[in-house]
Amino acid sequence: MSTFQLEQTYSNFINGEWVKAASGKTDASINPANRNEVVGHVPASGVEDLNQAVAAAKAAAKSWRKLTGAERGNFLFQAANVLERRANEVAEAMTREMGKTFPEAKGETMRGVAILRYYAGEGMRKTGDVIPSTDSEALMFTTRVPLGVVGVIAPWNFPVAIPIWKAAPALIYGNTVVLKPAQETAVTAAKVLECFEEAGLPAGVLNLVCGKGSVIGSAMAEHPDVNGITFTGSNEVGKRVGAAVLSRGAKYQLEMGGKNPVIIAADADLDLAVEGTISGGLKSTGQKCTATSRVIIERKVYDAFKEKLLSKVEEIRLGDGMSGESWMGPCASEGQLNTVLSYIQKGQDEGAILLAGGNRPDSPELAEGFYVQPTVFEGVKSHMSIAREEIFGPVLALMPVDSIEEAIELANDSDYGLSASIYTQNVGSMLSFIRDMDAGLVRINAETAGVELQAPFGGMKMSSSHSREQGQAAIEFFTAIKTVFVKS
Ligand SMILES: NC(=O)C1=CN([C@@H]2O[C@H](COP(=O)(O)OP(=O)(O)OC[C@H]3O[C@@H](n4cnc5c(N)ncnc54)[C@H](OP(=O)(O)O)[C@@H]3O)[C@@H](O)[C@H]2O)C=CC1
Ligand SMILES: O=C(O)CCC(=O)C(=O)O
Repeated sequence: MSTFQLEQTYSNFINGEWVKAASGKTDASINPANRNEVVGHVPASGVEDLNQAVAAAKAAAKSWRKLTGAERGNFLFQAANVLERRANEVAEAMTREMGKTFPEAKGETMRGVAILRYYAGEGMRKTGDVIPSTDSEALMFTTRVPLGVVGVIAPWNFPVAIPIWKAAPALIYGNTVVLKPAQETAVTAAKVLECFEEAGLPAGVLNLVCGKGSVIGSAMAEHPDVNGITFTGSNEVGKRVGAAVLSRGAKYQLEMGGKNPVIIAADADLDLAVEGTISGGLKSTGQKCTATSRVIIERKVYDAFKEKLLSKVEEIRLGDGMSGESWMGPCASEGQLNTVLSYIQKGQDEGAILLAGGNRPDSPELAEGFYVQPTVFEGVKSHMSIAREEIFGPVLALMPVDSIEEAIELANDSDYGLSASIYTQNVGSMLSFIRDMDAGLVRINAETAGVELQAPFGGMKMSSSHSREQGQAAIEFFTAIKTVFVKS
């Protein structure tokens, strides 16, 4: 039974205290499945609030970095335990705030638990190497130090996993953190911070400031006491954040969009390929940077694949993510819905052929939500907007080819390079794909989405700033290497 309370007012978390925005202003967080439901009221903070959080994080950094990795890890283990206990409540907040189905939200929350445990363990792992010196009497080695204060700018599409996969490594390696969540999912962020508070994290080590990206996010990027910024979101904003951070000599990490292809080879298991295309392209209403959007099919199996795909798409049940009947929820916001509808229109205007969906559903019980039908186009050419730009919605573009070589060439004809997959039984095709596909994540007989927390994650080309998040790769961003030379 749900214990979630609607319309509560949430605060920022600064220096271990829940505090209102200095201006007293709040924004309403709306349920995208029903625009009339106010999930909660969240602070509409200003720069003054951010400055307080950064000052608290800077002060807390002095003692936090002096703890052993094991001591810092214990706090993360505790936070994981609390989050696990409160997983239903946190997942419900997520579903109500951004619309993904409750099972997906619960899965994401449990992924947050696993990420916390993974990085808690990292506190006990090595942080350097011994390197032979040319001086036989010297000891030379590397060690790592934290950056100081890290700013986390997070999106709304993974409102638990992304803030945690950025904050947990930052914390374990000795940094303190100011989190600016997407304003659309600030209630969920507040619930996650409650877990850290309950875990007894020292004051100032992790702070939350909710507010507009154009106010809090950009002030964070420019703040002289924020030593590193890790960002996930759109390319447009990411580039601006990166430029602002670079100009003051701090460190930045950007994870941005994708236009991820799946290749269906003539020898693919078509049922598996259809399942992977639907799951990769339409789960979370297509709102993943790793979502499948271009479906490149060898002509010999084009018709068979299309028929199977369309019959599965027809079975998809749209609805409120809190209902056990729903497979796909709404878009996360009205703005996102309008973006998706405008791309669907552009697809038609530019000459693509609509095979399924393309509209808002007409059933009256969905009228107050930001729903769009799962949509499939064919006749899509590589120059069309729906083949080039990130839509972030449930839209698939089918593109036939004559060979695997042509498929890989077409898959690479993109400004993005985040994830890509191929369905084939042929080892030669697999090896060509692994070698020639320009993407940070290449997957064989598996959907394009679905990141494992212990493996590096990040993209090529315009998809990222070329660093990697998660797994042990995270240490590269959240620390600086010191080379030590010791001689008695
Ligand atoms: N790679 C990914 O995972 C994601 C990609 N996107 C892409 O971006 C598109 C737009 O989504 P949107 O939510 O607007 O993405 P944004 O890039 O605007 O938002 C991502 C984060 O950046 C913040 N932000 C916004 N403006 C600034 C700024 N000027 N300086 C610093 N931070 C800022 C946002 O705050 P606020 O909450 O106030 O907007 C949010 O916390 C989507 O359609 C999708 O294509 C979006 C989300 C995730
Ligand atoms: O596919 C996933 O599990 C992660 C996707 C992601 O990082 C994103 O959409 O921002």
